[in-house]
Amino acid sequence: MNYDFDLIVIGSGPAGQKAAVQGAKAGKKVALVERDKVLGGACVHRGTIPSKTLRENALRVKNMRANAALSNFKLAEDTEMATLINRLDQVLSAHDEYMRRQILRNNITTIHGRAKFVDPHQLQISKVRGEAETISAQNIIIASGSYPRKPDNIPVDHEYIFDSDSILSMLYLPKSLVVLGGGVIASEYASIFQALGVKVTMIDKYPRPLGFLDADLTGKFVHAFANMGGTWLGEHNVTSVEFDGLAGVITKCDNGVEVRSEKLLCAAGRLANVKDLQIENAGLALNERGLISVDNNLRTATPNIYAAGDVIGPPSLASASMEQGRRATCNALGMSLGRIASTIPSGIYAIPELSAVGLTEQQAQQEHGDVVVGKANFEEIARGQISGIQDGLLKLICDAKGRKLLGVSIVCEGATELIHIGQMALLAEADVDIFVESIFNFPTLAEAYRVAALAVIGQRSLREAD
Ligand SMILES: Cc1cc2nc3c(=O)[nH]c(=O)nc-3n(C[C@H](O)[C@H](O)[C@H](O)COP(=O)(O)OP(=O)(O)OC[C@H]3O[C@@H](n4cnc5c(N)ncnc54)[C@H](O)[C@@H]3O)c2cc1C
Ligand SMILES: NC(=O)c1ccc[n+]([C@@H]2O[C@H](COP(=O)([O-])OP(=O)(O)OC[C@H]3O[C@@H](n4cnc5c(N)ncnc54)[C@H](O)[C@@H]3O)[C@@H](O)[C@H]2O)c1
Repeated sequence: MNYDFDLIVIGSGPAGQKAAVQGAKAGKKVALVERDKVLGGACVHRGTIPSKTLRENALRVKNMRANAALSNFKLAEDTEMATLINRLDQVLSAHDEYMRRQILRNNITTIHGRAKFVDPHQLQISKVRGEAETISAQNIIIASGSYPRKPDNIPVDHEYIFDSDSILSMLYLPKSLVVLGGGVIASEYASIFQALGVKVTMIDKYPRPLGFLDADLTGKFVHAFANMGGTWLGEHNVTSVEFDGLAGVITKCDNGVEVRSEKLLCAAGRLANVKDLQIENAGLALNERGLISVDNNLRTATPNIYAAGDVIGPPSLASASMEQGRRATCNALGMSLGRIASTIPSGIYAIPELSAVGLTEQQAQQEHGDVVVGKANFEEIARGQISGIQDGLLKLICDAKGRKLLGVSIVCEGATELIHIGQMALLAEADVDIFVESIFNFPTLAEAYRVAALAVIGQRSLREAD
């Protein structure tokens, strides 16, 4: 068969972009199809980059308040959101420029239009003006991402009731905000808006936010959130949300609790972007979670079609999506790279940041029974004191002998960077002693690794003496 392309990639988010570049680097003829007029996907335009740009200013405001003379500092009542994401245009155009140059340099054909399957090798692309084009390829990678779930009882109107796609289009910083959800998006935005001085109430049906992380970490996060003035309502199931017809939103929970706020952010999960694709024409069906199923090689049930990124489900991270995209292409082209590394770190850019790699204490107990845990509070470390860090904790989780490192969990500003020290130790299968035998710069937050490792070794000596 003669195909138009060796590889077609659907979607230009982190997964699609890396998949296309990998194909081109292998000398293949590649097309990248994107329905938006800009490249980059949710990550660049509605997710990672915009939220982190707002976070940067929220952190500045919070740090200013750490100075006693400025502790009552408040942003003006009519602060425009645009001023709080003032650098976003610059960040986005720098990113866009970088992506376009990369795609041009690699001779990737970019087609702007909505893709749908005609059969396993052919896609029909509907373009902005309604014209359609059919293109074919030996292999196709679905990297169509995800979009915010809108529960039936939450009337998202993008004026009072927002989702993560629209929250940054609010014109002014509100006085109060309810954040529905206790997942990653909710925790990040709730703490960012609270740091900006908005009165935030975070509501989730689960007892604690970010339930996949170590309970000590989320405990510190909730404490820090409350210290900034935020309210966490765990074990509250939201039954209805409505605009009161004047200027606010009423959120009702099944236990009778009612919260009034100026605006609401619904962060109740994300769904795979598949409805336009007509995957049934390619012999595919969605699994019970509404996702596209893949095997360890990221191959779908149709042998020439692969999928990567949010469309295949957890971990639903930009970081993991990029690697999946690259691997999907390598596998499609017979350049097998083996299984994806199991040590995928998670980085939550809340205020403070939370990050983890390997097993949490609870998971390690389930898998290994007995474990040894070493902790370091950043408040007790010179750099932590200098930086005025509160609610900072690093945990090393080791096997019952107090030797083999099983996981690292950190809550602290900079946790998403610090975690990579632990990740490298895990990948190298190093003993916890590596943190004691190494000299760390002083004063640094990284020194917490040494303090926590000493705590592990202390317990090991006691166990050995028994
Ligand atoms: C608020 C928020 C903050 C986040 N922060 C982080 C973070 O800090 N770190 C992190 O690692 N992850 C973060 N994420 C998650 C991250 O954004 C996603 O995991 C990542 O974008 C997934 O990449 P993807 O390539 O699978 O899909 P996407 O980025 O969603 O891209 C998919 C692309 O496919 C296109 N597409 C869909 N259907 C079609 C079609 N039929 N035809 C043509 N094109 C189509 C879409 O237009 C889109 O451009 C965040 C997400 C959100 C919402
Ligand atoms: N830093 C990062 O890596 C980052 C940042 C943002 C998003 N993401 C990704 O985006 C994805 C989606 O995040 P999310 O936070 O929207 O989803 P989520 O599924 O993690 O959390 C949704 C939460 O909403 C709660 N909820 C839903 N309906 C409710 C109701 N009626 N009442 C009370 N609680 C209710 C659920 O209990 C759940 O805890 C995640 O998988 C994450 O990996 C990653």
